[in-house]
Formats: sequence, C-alpha cells, structure tokens
Amino acid sequence: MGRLDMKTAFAAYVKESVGRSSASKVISQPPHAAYVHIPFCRQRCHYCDFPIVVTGDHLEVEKRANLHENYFNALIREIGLESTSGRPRRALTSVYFGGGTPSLASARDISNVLRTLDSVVGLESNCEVTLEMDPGTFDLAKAREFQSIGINRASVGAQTFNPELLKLCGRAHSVDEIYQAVENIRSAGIQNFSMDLIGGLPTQSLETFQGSLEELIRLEPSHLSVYDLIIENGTKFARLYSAGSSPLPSEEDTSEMYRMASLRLQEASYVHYETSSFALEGFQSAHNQTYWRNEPYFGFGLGAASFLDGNRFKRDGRMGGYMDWVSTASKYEDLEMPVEEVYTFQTEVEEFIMLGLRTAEGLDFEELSRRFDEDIAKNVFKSLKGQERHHVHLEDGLLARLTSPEGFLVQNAIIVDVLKNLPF
Ligand SMILES: C[S@+](CC[C@H](N)C(=O)[O-])C[C@H]1O[C@@H](n2cnc3c(N)ncnc32)[C@H](O)[C@@H]1O
Ligand SMILES: C[S@@+](CC[C@H](N)C(=O)[O-])C[C@H]1O[C@@H](n2cnc3c(N)ncnc32)[C@H](O)[C@@H]1O
Ligand code: SF4
Repeated sequence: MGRLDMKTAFAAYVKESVGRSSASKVISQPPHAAYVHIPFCRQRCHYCDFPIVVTGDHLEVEKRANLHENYFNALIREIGLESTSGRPRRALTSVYFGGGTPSLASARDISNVLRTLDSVVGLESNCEVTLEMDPGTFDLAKAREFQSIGINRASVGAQTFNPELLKLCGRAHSVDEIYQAVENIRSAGIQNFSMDLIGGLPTQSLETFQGSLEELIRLEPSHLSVYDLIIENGTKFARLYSAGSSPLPSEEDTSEMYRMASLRLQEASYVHYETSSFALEGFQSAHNQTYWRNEPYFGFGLGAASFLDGNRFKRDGRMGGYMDWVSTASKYEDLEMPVEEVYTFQTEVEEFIMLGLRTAEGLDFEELSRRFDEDIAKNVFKSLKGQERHHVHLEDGLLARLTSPEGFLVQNAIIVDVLKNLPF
C-alpha cells in the first residue's frame, strides 16, 4: 500500500464538508493563520480539480479585470465580516495566498487583502506571508511589487523540468520560465521560496524524475514539496488514464521516486519534516504546520476551508454560490456555513493520528490524551508498539514517528492498523 496522498496532508480542507465538532476537548485558542484563495488560472492543468476560474487569453482584458474586481470586493467583504464575529484575537503568524494562480492578481489587490487582514485580525511583525507564483505569470517588476507589499515567501509550482511532460500535463509554462521565475523571485529579494514537484506522471521514468530532482536541487529553494500524482475524478487525466495501468508508472516505480527524492534531498541538507515536505533547517512552513498540528485557522475565498472554534467549514467552490453567500450577509452571523458531514469525535481522533504520523515532529501521546481520552492514547501506543520494528520509532513512550523514507512509504498500512484497533 502506498503512502497517503498530497490531499491527506491538508486533510482539513479536503473533507468535502465539515461540521460542528463538540466532542474533542480542544482548548479553544484564537486562530493565528489565514488561508486566502485566489482562483484565477490561465488554463486548467490536466490533473487539477481545485476550485478555479479559467481567465485565459480567450477573455477580453476588460472582462478579466471585472472578474478580478468583483472577486476581490467579495473577498474584502468576507474578511470585513469577520470583524463582527466577536472572536478573541491573536495576531496572524502566517498568511497563505493559494490558488488558482495568485500571481495573476495585481499587487494592489493582494495588498488590499493584507491591509484588511491587518486591520481586522492583525499581522505579527514577522508574519510568514506566502504567495503562490506560477512560472510565466510575472516579471521582475511584478515580483518586486509583491515583495514591497509584504510577500516574504513564494511557492513555485514547477511540477517537472521535462518539456514533454509539462506539455502532457497541460501546464501553461516552459522549462525556461521556471528558471526565469526563480531568478525574478530572488532578484526581487524574496529569498525564502518553495518549489513543487510531482512524481508518478504518465510516461515519467525514474531517470526523468531524477533529472527534475537534480534541477530543483541546483536552484537551491529553501523548501520543497514532492507529491505523488493523484488521478482526480472529472479531470482530463481521469478520462485518459486509469490508475495502476500504463502509461502511468508502476507503484514500485513511484515508490522508488519518493525514496530517491527523500534520500537525495536529505543528502543535500534538506530536513524531511513531513511526508511530502522538505526544508532547509529553519525554513519549515509555518502555515502548513498549523494544519498538521490541528490548530485553528481562518479561510477566505472560493472553496476555502477554515477551522474555527472547533468547527470546520468549506466554502462553496462555485463562483456564483460563493459570491451570493458573501453578498447577502451584513454581519458574520448571517454567514450560514454549509454542513454536509458532521465531524464526529471519531473523525477528529483519526485526523489527529493521521496528521501526527505525517510529520517528523511525530504523534504526541500526551496531547492525544489531553485532547481526547487517556484510553485512546494507550490504545494507539499499543498498536504502534506492535509495529515498532516496522519503521515506527517510539521515543520514551511520549512520541511516535515514522522513519524517513521507509516509514512514510508504508504509512497507509500503519495508520489503517492503528485505526482498526481503536474502540469505535
Ligand atoms: C497543497 S499545496 C501546497 C503548496 C506548497 N507545496 C507548500 O507546501 O507550501 C497548496 C494548495 O492547497 C490548497 N489549500 C491549502 N490550504 C487550503 C485551505 N485552507 N482551503 C482550501 N484550499 C487550501 C490550495 O489550492 C493551495 O494552492
Ligand atoms: C493547487 S496547485 C496551486 C498552485 C499553482 N497554481 C500550481 O499549479 O503550481 C498546488 C499544488 O498542488 C499540486 N497538485 C495539484 N493537483 C494535483 C494532483 N492531481 N496530484 C498531485 N499533486 C497535485 C501541485 O504540485 C501544485 O503545485
Ligand atoms: S495552474 Fe495550478 S491551480 Fe491552476 S489549474 Fe493548473 S494546477 Fe490547478
């Protein structure tokens, strides 16, 4: 069984749903992270099922400008409504502009969002502010603008350095544009940047994957994410390929790509701090760690997920639905959150265990006991003790960690075994 996929890493927003969880003893702490979704893309990549709106060259400039204007107005309005929630405040330690393609937006629009967040919630002076910047969507001048409004971290979706594979994925940029993007980000003074790579793409061989990995290392990003391709329903890839068969690489080959990435990146001084994430020491992403530690966070915009006061909400992923939802509210209380699946005690416990075992920090038994139940913590410890020789490292009975890369590779099987033994 392979390791858990990219979306499980961000399980909180993947759950198509979300509801009220009163069962856990989560000590309510004010959120200190905010996710802001910017949904515009030039095209839809062939593997992607994220909530986006295609605003490519087929749209007149004026129409595109209108779409941006209306969307940012809604976003600012939604953030503004938060000021009427009466929630206790804590200054934000991270803001993440994800997408879609946030770098298609103007620095002025992004700056307005940041200023609104600052006045409604507050930004810590050393807040990590990430913007996803896709190759081919910005030049040096625009990168400088982003830097000047407070963007101090960039996330660049390279995916692969193989020109044929970029084309096959329906990416709108070339390999040269990846290098150009990195050069512009650096020259603009954004030294902290992350890059994404995907393994398991159709026709991808171990050699092509290794070639991309080496190119990535040469560019010396401070952070890296390596994902396994997921064939999502409704995508072009789902129509063309079926999981587990050619031209998709075999499971042995995708495991080998992951092993290769992990070993080679650790050799190049990156810390393997989460199943899919690697960072130079000190450059672990503050924002993503909020998710993995099961801490609360704000979410704003199309399809964005939030986790507030123990409640998880995922906003509408359709533009019309989202815009109506925001425009009809005049205070926070009017924002009715769609509840499709109730988050139960059981799902909370399972998520806590899954997220903990994804990280190098590990699963903390004391925290498990404090949040949920001592018997559950004992039960999980017992299951993991039984697997100690199989890539599970137990530290003084306090923490459980999976080894890298072998433990992460069999993570699914380990977690299934732990969940199976829970008394639910
Ligand atoms: C999985 S990638 C991670 C990017 C990068 N590798 C990193 O580690 O910083 C981030 C994407 O996840 C999605 N995402 C993250 N947080 C979200 C949230 N709270 N609600 C909805 N989508 C979210 C967005 O589509 C965003 O572009
Ligand atoms: C939602 S995208 C947004 C960032 C940006 N627009 C881009 O394409 O790079 C965030 C990351 O999710 C990953 N991703 C998206 N769909 C995926 C899939 N089906 N399988 C694996 N990774 C995927 C990609 O590595 C991508 O960089
Ligand atoms: S650019 Fe990113 S968000 Fe947009 S369609 Fe492609 S993968 Fe999805």
